Amino acid sequence: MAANRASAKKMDCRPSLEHRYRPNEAYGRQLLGLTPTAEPSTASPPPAGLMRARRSLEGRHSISPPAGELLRNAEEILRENEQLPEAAGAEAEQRMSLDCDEPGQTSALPSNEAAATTEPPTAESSELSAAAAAPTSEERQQSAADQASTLPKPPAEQLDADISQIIFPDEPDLTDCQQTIYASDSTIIYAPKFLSEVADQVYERLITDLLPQAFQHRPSEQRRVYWIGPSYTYSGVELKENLDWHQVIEDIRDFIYHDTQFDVPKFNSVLVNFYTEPGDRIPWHSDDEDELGDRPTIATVSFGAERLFMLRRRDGNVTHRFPTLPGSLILMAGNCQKRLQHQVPAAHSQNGVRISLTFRVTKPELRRKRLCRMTRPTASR
Ligand SMILES: O=C(O)CCC(=O)C(=O)O
Ligand SMILES: [Fe+2]
Repeated sequence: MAANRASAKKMDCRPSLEHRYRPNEAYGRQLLGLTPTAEPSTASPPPAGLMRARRSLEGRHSISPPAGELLRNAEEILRENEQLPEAAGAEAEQRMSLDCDEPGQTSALPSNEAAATTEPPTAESSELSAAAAAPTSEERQQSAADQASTLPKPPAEQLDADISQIIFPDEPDLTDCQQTIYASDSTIIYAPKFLSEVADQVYERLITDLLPQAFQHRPSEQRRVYWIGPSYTYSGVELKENLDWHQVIEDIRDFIYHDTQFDVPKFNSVLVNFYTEPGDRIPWHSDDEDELGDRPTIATVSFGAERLFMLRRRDGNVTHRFPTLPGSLILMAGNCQKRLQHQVPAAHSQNGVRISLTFRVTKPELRRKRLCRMTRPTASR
């Protein structure tokens, strides 16, 4: 709803419909009409509490008055709870459901409660269990290709329309959206239904277009990845520059930037992860590569099979388990990467492939010389 858009600048920058809905030329399909068929949005206005989320993200850049206000609010709440954090950020966490007025409310986990309540594997145990079941690279490539070709497809008449155009909603679905402020300077936003409306279509497109081009870069990397952005290095894996944005991924990037109230940067990179087997996973780590800068904002949008995204403090205590529902968004901002680690553990089973789009801003000029990096401990992932 335009009236609720906080930033006039963002409104001006909204891309035209022609840009947002243009078809993927790779398919060589002609789109005859570019008029979106969706009715004007009847969604309820974004909850008032959402502005808190926006302010908190503004705090990344400078202590602007709204950000300062948010930080003060957080500190007041914490003081009330007699839990003002130590510098290391001990018990300093406050969670707010954005469409629920009760601060500190913990949301019920939507569906894979059983998985969520079982004891998470430790980094070591998940390494071990995954290593035991780990297929070879070739087996994985073959099995992923098999899987891609056997995925259920929508009926033929739907396929044409679905593949050539994905009509994004005017606004994200912020039902059950939660904001967590951790240690007064770190923000996590979880929007379980963020892009659920188009999740199935996006899934089909990414499986068809990108899964065959995604690679497992080394045996210990228990997932396949596809990179878009300037050249990037993580845990010794070097990803070559690829500035050829996939249309749908670019549209999602722009949707997050233009059509949400979250004050995120315009991401220039995305690491696309494909979890094709239940044993696929990413172990505990922080996204703290030099190229990401000091306080990176990372936005993860998930599609396909549901998994668990977990966050823990560096002392090992798990603080969150977010089910990665199709179309859900997890935003980490502020000092999250300094204070917390995250992982997606192996699962017992999964239905289809899980895809995560992890948007970031990368600046290759920030990469330090390899010699220096050797002295820094990094989690293997
Ligand atoms: O797949 C996910 O949700 C997490 C991926 C991740 O942490 C990463 O790519 O750094
Ligand atoms: Fe990560």
